[in-house]
Amino acid sequence: MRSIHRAAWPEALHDPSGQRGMSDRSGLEQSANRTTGRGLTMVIDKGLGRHSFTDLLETAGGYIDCIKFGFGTAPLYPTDILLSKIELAKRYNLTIMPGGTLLEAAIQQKVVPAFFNTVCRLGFNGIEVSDGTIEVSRTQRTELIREGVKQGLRVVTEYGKKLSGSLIDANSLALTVEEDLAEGAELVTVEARESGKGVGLFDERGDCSEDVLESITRMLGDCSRIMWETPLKQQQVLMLQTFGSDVNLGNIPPSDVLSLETLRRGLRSDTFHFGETVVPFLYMI
Ligand SMILES: C=C(OP(=O)(O)O)C(=O)O
Ligand SMILES: O=S([O-])[O-]
Repeated sequence: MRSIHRAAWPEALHDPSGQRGMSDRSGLEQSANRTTGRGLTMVIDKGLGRHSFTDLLETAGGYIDCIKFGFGTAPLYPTDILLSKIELAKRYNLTIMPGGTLLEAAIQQKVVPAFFNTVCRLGFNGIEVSDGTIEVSRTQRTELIREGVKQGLRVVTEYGKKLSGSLIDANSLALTVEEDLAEGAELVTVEARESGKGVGLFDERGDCSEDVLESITRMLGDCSRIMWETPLKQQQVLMLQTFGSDVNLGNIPPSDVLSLETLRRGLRSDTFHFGETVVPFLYMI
């Protein structure tokens, strides 16, 4: 799985410190961090202020690959704050993108060219192409992916509807993944919304339909360019148990980045058997 992650987002994962973002840590501290790429972590930011965002990146930026300004939150910020958040994320070598719903609103309102223009002018380096709320034809989806690539943006697509109770069809997911990646998308996200409940793979309690997951993995074979939206801990644990520590996980709440990282490393009871060494900790100071 790993090599494809590197191919997908090289700068993020080629940092020899093993951390994914900018780091001002000392060499010793850096050695506490990974030396090889792991699964990507995408955070959903629903409106953090400048200070909280700075705090997040200072504290956990090394364990984040991508931040999505969820849904249509991006236009609601004072412009200077939006610009400074985007800029800061890029200083940490992260992918920073508006929510897919914002692009869906632009499609609905027939302002897609202006949307791309603004995304680029604001300095975003990624977009999410989704059809969670509206219908988007295959032709239009392809055009949006191609336009994003043409504009130099990283394109993440999303599969799945936001409607409560909507299920994932393994066949159509596999087909969508194949086509999206062929058109230039770097990853395909599997919808679970911000709640992780009653949508896609997950029931009203956030539990996963393991039959559906199994049929998806059988159908897809290689899941290395899938990003599973897993806002809840039980979902993160399941995906880590199923695919290993290098699984790509998205819609992670900002407050959970470090705790997810402990799961990836086997430094929490649920995945203790992953068994990463604690030795670096012994040399922190
Ligand atoms: C939070 C989500 O919505 P959006 O992409 O619109 O941010 C999502 O689709 O997971
Ligand atoms: O609107 S959401 O929660 O994807």
